[in-house]
Amino acid sequence: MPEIKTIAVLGAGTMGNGIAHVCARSGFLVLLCDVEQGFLNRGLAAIEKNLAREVAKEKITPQQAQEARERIAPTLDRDALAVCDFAIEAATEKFDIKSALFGDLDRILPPEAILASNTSSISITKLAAQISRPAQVIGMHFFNPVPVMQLVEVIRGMQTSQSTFDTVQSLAKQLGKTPVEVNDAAGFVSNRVLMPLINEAIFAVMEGVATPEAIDQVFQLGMAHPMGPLTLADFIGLDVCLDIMRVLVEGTGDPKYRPCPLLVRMVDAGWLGRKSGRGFYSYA
Ligand SMILES: CC(=O)CC(=O)SCCNC(=O)CCNC(=O)[C@H](O)C(C)(C)COP(=O)(O)OP(=O)(O)OC[C@H]1O[C@@H](n2cnc3c(N)ncnc32)[C@H](O)[C@@H]1OP(=O)(O)O
Ligand SMILES: NC(=O)C1=CN([C@@H]2O[C@H](COP(=O)(O)OP(=O)(O)OC[C@H]3O[C@@H](n4cnc5c(N)ncnc54)[C@H](OP(=O)(O)O)[C@@H]3O)[C@@H](O)[C@H]2O)C=CC1
Repeated sequence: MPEIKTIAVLGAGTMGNGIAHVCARSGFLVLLCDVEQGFLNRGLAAIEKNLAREVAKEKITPQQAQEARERIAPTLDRDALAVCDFAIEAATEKFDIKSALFGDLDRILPPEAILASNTSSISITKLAAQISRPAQVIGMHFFNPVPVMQLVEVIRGMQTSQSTFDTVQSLAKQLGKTPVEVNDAAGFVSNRVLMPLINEAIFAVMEGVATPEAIDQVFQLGMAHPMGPLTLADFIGLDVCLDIMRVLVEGTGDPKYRPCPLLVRMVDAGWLGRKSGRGFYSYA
């Protein structure tokens, strides 16, 4: 099993910054790579805020927060990732973006490095088929917010080797997470079940069954969900929810996964939820 010291995290967005935070907090050096300085700055600010939150809650000491902060190096230069032993891709949920990124990572990282994707739904087998090291490609699916949620869905592609799987299981545990093995089907387990729930809640809004607030209250009071489905959709990102529904309907060929037209319209309008300041709710 190759020793992992330095981890490349691709994408400093909602998930990438949380993955970088957890890796650095667990003692790994992290190169956090994005395509725009603005996104890197926003990701670093989120890490700062979340480390401070953990210090305030006495989950970590100020010294540990400082050490974690110092382990994270932001970069726009993908070639700088040549020093990394492992990569976790957390870029936009579009196959073409991920596939191009995996091609770059395959070219740049050392031959023995594992390339993991934090994809919510996209086929690991398809991503792996594009590059020269398919046995070292795997799904390592974290949950939002990454510093808090315990689960990592570990998804084998057809070509993923046992050694790669064992390394990722071990790394997930070193990060303080619980890995659960699921198979490479559209949406895996989590989003195969969760996203249709969120999509149906959006249909209920569109058809006037109830207001977003009422629908969320039903799930919080009736099912003890910490967030109702529409608040959760805003938290995930409506663009991500739509991308996942599209992967489900294309991957399964089953029209039951068609995205709700209201979701499409909101994403077209740029109403992406928390990250854009407006979704089903407004965020100052
Ligand atoms: C789309 C995909 O592919 C996969 C997915 O991620 S699906 C989405 C999965 N995630 C969920 O379902 C989240 C559901 N929501 C929740 O669990 C909770 O609302 C929440 C944890 C986000 C916030 O919890 P809360 O009780 O409302 O707020 P709060 O008490 O302030 O926070 C609880 C804890 O989370 C932390 N927290 C809250 N929001 C956070 C954030 N955005 N980032 C990091 N930490 C956060 C707090 O520090 C606190 O930590 P401790 O438990 O260690 O004290
Ligand atoms: N949001 C969630 O709750 C969860 C999402 N995921 C998955 O994680 C991944 C990221 O999602 P999320 O963090 O929400 O998305 P965000 O849109 O918040 O962040 C994606 C980031 O990746 C950047 N990016 C795009 N292309 C590249 C590239 N080629 N190289 C480096 N960075 C790039 C984006 O920049 P730009 O905007 O300029 O393109 C953006 O900063 C997706 O696969 C998603 O399905 C998994 C679990 C939960």
